[in-house]
Amino acid sequence: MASRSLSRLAQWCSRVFMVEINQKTEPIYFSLSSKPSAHNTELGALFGNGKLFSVYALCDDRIQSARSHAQLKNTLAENLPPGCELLDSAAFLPDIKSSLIKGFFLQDNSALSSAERAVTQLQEKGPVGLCVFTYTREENGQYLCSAVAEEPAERERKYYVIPAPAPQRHPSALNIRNSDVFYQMEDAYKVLQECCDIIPESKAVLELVTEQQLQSNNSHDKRFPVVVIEGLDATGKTTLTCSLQKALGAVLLKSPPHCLARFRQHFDAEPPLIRRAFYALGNYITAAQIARESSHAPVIVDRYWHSTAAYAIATAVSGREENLPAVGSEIYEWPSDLLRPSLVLLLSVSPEERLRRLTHRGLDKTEEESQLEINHLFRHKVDEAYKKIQNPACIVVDASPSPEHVLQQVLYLIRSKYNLQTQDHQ
Ligand SMILES: Nc1nc2c(ncn2[C@H]2C[C@H](O)[C@@H](COP(=O)(O)OP(=O)(O)OP(=O)(O)O)O2)c(=O)[nH]1
Ligand SMILES: Nc1ncnc2c1ncn2[C@@H]1O[C@H](COP(=O)(O)OP(=O)(O)O)[C@@H](O)[C@H]1O
Repeated sequence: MASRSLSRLAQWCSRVFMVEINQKTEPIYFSLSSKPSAHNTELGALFGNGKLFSVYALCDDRIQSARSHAQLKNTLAENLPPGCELLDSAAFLPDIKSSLIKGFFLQDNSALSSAERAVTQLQEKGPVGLCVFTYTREENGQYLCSAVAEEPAERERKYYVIPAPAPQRHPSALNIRNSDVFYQMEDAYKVLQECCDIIPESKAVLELVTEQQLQSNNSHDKRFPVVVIEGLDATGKTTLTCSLQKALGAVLLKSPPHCLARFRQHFDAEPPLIRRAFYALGNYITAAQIARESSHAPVIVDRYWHSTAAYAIATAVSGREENLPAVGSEIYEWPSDLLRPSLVLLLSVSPEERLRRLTHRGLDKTEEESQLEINHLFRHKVDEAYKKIQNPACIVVDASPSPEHVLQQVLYLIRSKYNLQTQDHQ
């Protein structure tokens, strides 16, 4: 254990730390150094009553690490001692992909040092890395921040905490590739293969993927148009896709596909690495179905890769909407091995209208949709991420008019692009 934490802490010494006190203020950046720095005052906001506990999951296996990190967050949040704040922390190498190490800071604002007891209990329960940061005022008026690892092998090492400059690009996007968004089927497939021992449902999902790939019709002869309808929950996708199916005599598909419906609730409860691999594989199953069906009829799809990427990116990129990588970033690139649709329409309605439709519909919402309602910022980031995806990009459609009006508007869009006849004229 000590050797792992030693390597972990040694890794941290070369990294910059980021702590976001809340979603609205600028993050605080600092690093560890062998020499103290004179300008520590801005770090003071971080240190509560002078002590800050850095807690992180100690696992080398990525599946176990993702699950331990999630469990650690739940445990800390459920047993948060009075007067303590739980803050997300990240340690990273500026602009180096996959260099992000996620953890938590437990800030103790009480005079009872109750955080210390909480983290000690945590360590008794399982593999948890701990580093204690102290913030003391020296005789010369200087504030001294230092960090000492709790692992015995590291205890005698003392590091000074010094402010660090904000990086060019927000670090939360560094680990997105193959942790939150997958760009090759085999990468998502590998994640679920590594889960088979601990999540039995993974095996059944992988079998369905293999089965569908075997039946897939990869011939590139002429296809009928494939139109994807995207949008936040309750923008009217289900209503519109059903009407389009009738009007065009089209085949209606959705992602995740029906064959995965029975697994969905389970994977929705898993951490992002596993959950997003599940949704990514759902898109590949849907793609195989599109390949078969579009050889004999137009195909309408209710959600596809844009949903997978937009929700994953908006979840992974913390803080403000401006932290989303700019258009053109590789994280918005369509997977080279995933069937591309002919047209992607993004239904857009005002937040008020969407909420009216959500309550009117009365169905229970997924955890993520509940998030959307609570978190206006998250909803905005999902919407922005949808619009940054290119090749194909979404065409935004105002879905606030009546269902019939929206249908006619979309039929006009499709017909003008594909001179597709509607069912009643055939
Ligand atoms: N379909 C899909 N949903 C995703 C993905 N990633 C996150 N989600 C979230 C978005 C929503 O919270 C929820 C949407 O799931 P569904 O489409 O099955 O829900 P529902 O049909 O009730 O919503 P909808 O009518 O499609 O807006 O799942 C993804 O890759 N694909
Ligand atoms: N254009 C529209 N105008 C008014 N209400 C609509 C419209 N489209 C859908 N609705 C209603 O809004 C609710 C959500 O629609 P739904 O098609 O389920 O959205 P989604 O599939 O995007 O979640 C449903 O009650 C539906 O009847």
